[in-house]
Amino acid sequence: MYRLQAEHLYKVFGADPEDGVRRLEAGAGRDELRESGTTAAVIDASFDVREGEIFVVMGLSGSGKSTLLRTLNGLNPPTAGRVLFDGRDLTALSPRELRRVRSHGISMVFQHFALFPHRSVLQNAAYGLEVQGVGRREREERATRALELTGLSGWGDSWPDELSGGMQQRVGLARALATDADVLLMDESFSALDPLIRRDMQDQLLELQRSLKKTIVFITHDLNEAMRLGDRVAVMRDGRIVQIGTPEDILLRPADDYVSSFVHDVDRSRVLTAGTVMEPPRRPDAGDCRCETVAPRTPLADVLQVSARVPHPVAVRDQAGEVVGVIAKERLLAALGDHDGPVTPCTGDTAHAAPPAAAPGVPAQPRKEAASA
Ligand SMILES: Nc1ncnc2c1ncn2[C@@H]1O[C@H](COP(=O)(O)OP(=O)(O)OP(=O)(O)O)[C@@H](O)[C@H]1O
Repeated sequence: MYRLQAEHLYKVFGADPEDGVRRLEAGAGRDELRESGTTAAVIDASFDVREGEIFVVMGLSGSGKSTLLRTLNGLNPPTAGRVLFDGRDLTALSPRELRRVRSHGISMVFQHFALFPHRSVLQNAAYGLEVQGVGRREREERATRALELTGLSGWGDSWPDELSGGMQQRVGLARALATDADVLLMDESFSALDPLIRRDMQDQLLELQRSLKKTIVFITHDLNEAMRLGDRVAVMRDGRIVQIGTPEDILLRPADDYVSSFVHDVDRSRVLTAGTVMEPPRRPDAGDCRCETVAPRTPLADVLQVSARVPHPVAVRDQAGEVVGVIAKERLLAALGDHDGPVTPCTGDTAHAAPPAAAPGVPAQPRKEAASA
């Protein structure tokens, strides 16, 4: 089921936005419009956001991400096209109905925390409920629960400036969670945080997502963040969406050179999973030994660790415990090194090298018999 649907959205700024859309439809480019003082922020964007998914919009600065996000809750009405929220056309709602959608249905979490400095953390977390007209007692209870969910139990009476940047961002998230809106729009929400805290927030968001099953549209300019968080990722360039796909799709099948140039810097071992690179088990007893196995969704970085510890291809088990595939070491290396052709034959010395010695500081292991997988 789709929570949000964008249909041929355009957002053009300038003296005559409708004329800008007509020119774009007739084939004019963004630069051409700019020459006449018109900015085409979003051009013909169409996509669906499914219930319970994290849909990431990724693109460089100026590519139109924030403008696109703001059309999704009616903050920025599109110049052309439609946005459907649970099948209802947002562009056809009255301002009052739209305000209701924004306060009850779709919550927004900004990059710069947007906290009120003279309100306590609890009052900040309860702000969305105050706007909804929820009574004090109920809003404090709900805000307290939301603060617990974001790891801020006990901080309710503090002031925002007593909190670190990461904690302030959690208050922003708690505010969105407290409203019970089950669609969250997050605009570069973690970009102002330093890398370790940012990673921590990403983990927390993934965990919250697993338990609360919110539908999230997340904006970022960082492809690694997009790949880490997104069930699907839309890549934007100059106002247009140039590709929508799972992180693995984007990494393995980039739509064009532009997307390719982005994925170059992505850590493949964290995006590719066992399920993508495994081969059918060749032996019926694959996985019968007691060696460690992995799941289809295990990232290759973790498969690599297991592969280093087991003396045979790593077995991949599904949720029912069935072995659904195996990954040999060579295959793992080929996937991580972005190589899917045959290995060039070689007759040099290293082709017949003796088995490697134990790494310094690691006692040599007695060689185990190759087991089943
Ligand atoms: N209110 C506005 N009036 C005129 N131009 C605007 C307005 N809002 C955005 N733009 C322009 O639209 C384009 C897209 O901006 P937008 O902020 O959506 O990009 P972005 O990808 O979110 O960038 P960033 O990551 O830097 O925020 C830019 O050229 C911007 O200058």
